Amino acid sequence: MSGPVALHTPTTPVAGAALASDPVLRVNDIQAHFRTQHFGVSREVRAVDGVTFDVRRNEIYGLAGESSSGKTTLIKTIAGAIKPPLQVVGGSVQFSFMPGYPGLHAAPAAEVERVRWRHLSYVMQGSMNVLNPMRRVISTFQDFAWRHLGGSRKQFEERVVAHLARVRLDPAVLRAYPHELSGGMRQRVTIALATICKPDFIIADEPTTALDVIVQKDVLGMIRSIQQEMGSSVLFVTHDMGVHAHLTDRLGIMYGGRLVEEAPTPEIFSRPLHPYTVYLIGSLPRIGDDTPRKSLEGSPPNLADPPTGCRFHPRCPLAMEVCARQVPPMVESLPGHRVACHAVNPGAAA
Ligand SMILES: Nc1ncnc2c1ncn2[C@@H]1O[C@H](COP(=O)(O)OP(=O)(O)OP(=O)(O)O)[C@@H](O)[C@H]1O
Repeated sequence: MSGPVALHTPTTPVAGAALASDPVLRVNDIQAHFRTQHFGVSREVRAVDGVTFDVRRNEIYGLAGESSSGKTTLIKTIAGAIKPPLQVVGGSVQFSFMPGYPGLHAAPAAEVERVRWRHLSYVMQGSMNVLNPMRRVISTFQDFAWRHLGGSRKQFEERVVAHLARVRLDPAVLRAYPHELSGGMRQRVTIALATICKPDFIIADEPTTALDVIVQKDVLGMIRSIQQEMGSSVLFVTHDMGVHAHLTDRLGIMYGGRLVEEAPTPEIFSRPLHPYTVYLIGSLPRIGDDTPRKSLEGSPPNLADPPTGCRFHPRCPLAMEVCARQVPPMVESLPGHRVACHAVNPGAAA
């Protein structure tokens, strides 16, 4: 969603009810690294390095940050989609509907099977790959959703058809093979698949990036209406700040594998505190303002050999001596507004 951003009104009064409600997801100091060996040389990319946050019932939590900041790795870790060379090396991921396990990656297959689709669904980048190329679309819906939704075959199909209409897909899609559909249609099918069981928690990684603006608007609207209808929670990743402004209730900003700021979305836009977020918001287009935007000096950190202390310090206009030495802790600088920055929270690391 390009162009000037327009803020939506959060679903929940973020300073009130949502803040008080129990988290559905609690991520605690999670660390997930890519460990590789090439010709006897070991390499460790610290893609996610100590991230802590909660997602509450009935909220859409957004994750933003530039490319390679670790967003996808973080949500793959949360979704339990861990494949070598990625390894969880510390921390935990707890869902309220799956008590007793420090994450999907550590849960038995039967438990993952129990929660998948019904309680937790995951729309990945390019997730059309979830569709089996050898089977018609209806078969995938039957495989994943019928046992959760029950009913006769006819009732089930009617429900699928009604749900597909919400993403503007014709019932004929059900008889098609994935290769017969356009990329945008396949992406809408996977979003319908992820939402048909009305799960408690939906994880979505750039689910609308490949779609044209009109369909993107429909799909975002559908995600929000299902979330509101069911009181479910959504963890939504995109680098597109316009989408965050339109959709999310709270927003976490990632930089170099860490969370650097978190606040209700309108507050991130109106009062960014971390110098990286200030840059991110300042670089957005605004109606009637055609002054050139400043680009950020320097390049994103190499996560195989990240800067010491605050990972943003080599590019930061406010950097001080302590920034290269100490990792700034995430501190609640304002109510409900956490920031990891020595300049914003002087003395917090002492
Ligand atoms: N299979 C892999 N092996 C080694 N390093 C990887 C692998 N996949 C990702 N990385 C590295 O992990 C870091 C985080 O990447 P990640 O894809 O999570 O970032 P991102 O914020 O989601 O970026 P984008 O918005 O471009 O998807 C990057 O430094 C990336 O190069």
